[in-house]
Amino acid sequence: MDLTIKSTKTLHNGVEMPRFGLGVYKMTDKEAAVEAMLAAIEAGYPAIDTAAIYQNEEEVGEAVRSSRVKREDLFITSKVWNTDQGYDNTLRAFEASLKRLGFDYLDLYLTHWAIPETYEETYRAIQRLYDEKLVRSIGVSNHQQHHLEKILAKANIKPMVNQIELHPQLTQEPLRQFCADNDIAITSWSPLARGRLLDEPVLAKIGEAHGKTIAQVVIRWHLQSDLIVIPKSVTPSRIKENADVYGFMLSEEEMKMIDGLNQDWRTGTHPDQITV
Ligand SMILES: NC(=O)C1=CN([C@@H]2O[C@H](COP(=O)(O)OP(=O)(O)OC[C@H]3O[C@@H](n4cnc5c(N)ncnc54)[C@H](OP(=O)(O)O)[C@@H]3O)[C@@H](O)[C@H]2O)C=CC1
Ligand SMILES: O=C1CO[C@H](CO)[C@@H](O)[C@@H]1O
Repeated sequence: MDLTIKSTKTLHNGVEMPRFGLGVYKMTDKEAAVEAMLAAIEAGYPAIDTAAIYQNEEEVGEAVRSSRVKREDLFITSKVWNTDQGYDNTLRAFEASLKRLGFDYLDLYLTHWAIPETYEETYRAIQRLYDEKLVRSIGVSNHQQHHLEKILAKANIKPMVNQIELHPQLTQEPLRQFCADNDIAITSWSPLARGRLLDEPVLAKIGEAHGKTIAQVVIRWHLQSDLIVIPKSVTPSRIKENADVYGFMLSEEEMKMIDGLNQDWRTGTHPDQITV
């Protein structure tokens, strides 16, 4: 059986984005954050997903510089926070992020949430960063179809990625279809539903059949579903466990069983309810 999964997703501008990376939300203890990020890089994680609001961009920069992996061999994403949106503010926020990271470019920069009054201007600024070659690829996060339609109607450069909450209890089928039809790759945030799926009986049974943990089954489900996945852990053993997902394959039936767990259940805010 072919167990291989392409390790990157080709974005519509030709950039190869790793399908797997480390999410670093809530890694705020400086020492533990750098240690976890470094452990992930040394364990072969090719990507890190941060954001200005996570307050750990400096730690990301430090971990990358103290690792044995070259900056250009890693894919680093950050995001402009809600209170920094708008054209000029976004350009300033990007510069501040880059400074905190200590890098001269980012691999991907996203609008964190579609704040109704400002998300279109924010994306216009992000396009400028792309034109100026300060970012290798651009996109959005927490954008619904109606937000994307507005952006697509005016964009010179279509978003390459939409990062949304997605896991077996929130499978987001219609938005996934819309993004696929428009060449927008999807990154799943809270891919493990923040740990709340980890005693789910269907997943436990599938895990037992493969000798894998529930977290590994869920990460494999994201990968086999053509999604980009960024599980977060500060725990070294879990960082290794979450990356050990390439030696087994979920059957079509198992994939369908996992798809069937959908309840349209969110761990986070609904994108249409965000204010700031
Ligand atoms: N764009 C957006 O608005 C958002 C983006 N994100 C991004 O997505 C990333 C991932 O989402 P996040 O919300 O962090 O949640 P996840 O679904 O990745 O779950 C993280 C939680 O699961 C635990 N965990 C991880 N691996 C295992 C394992 N193998 N066994 C048991 N428990 C495990 C972690 O514990 P521990 O760390 O203690 O090991 C942590 O409590 C974020 O870090 C961030 O980068 C997240 C939310 C919103
Ligand atoms: O990225 C994020 C991490 O989680 C936060 C709390 O749910 C979100 O608001 C934010 O978008």
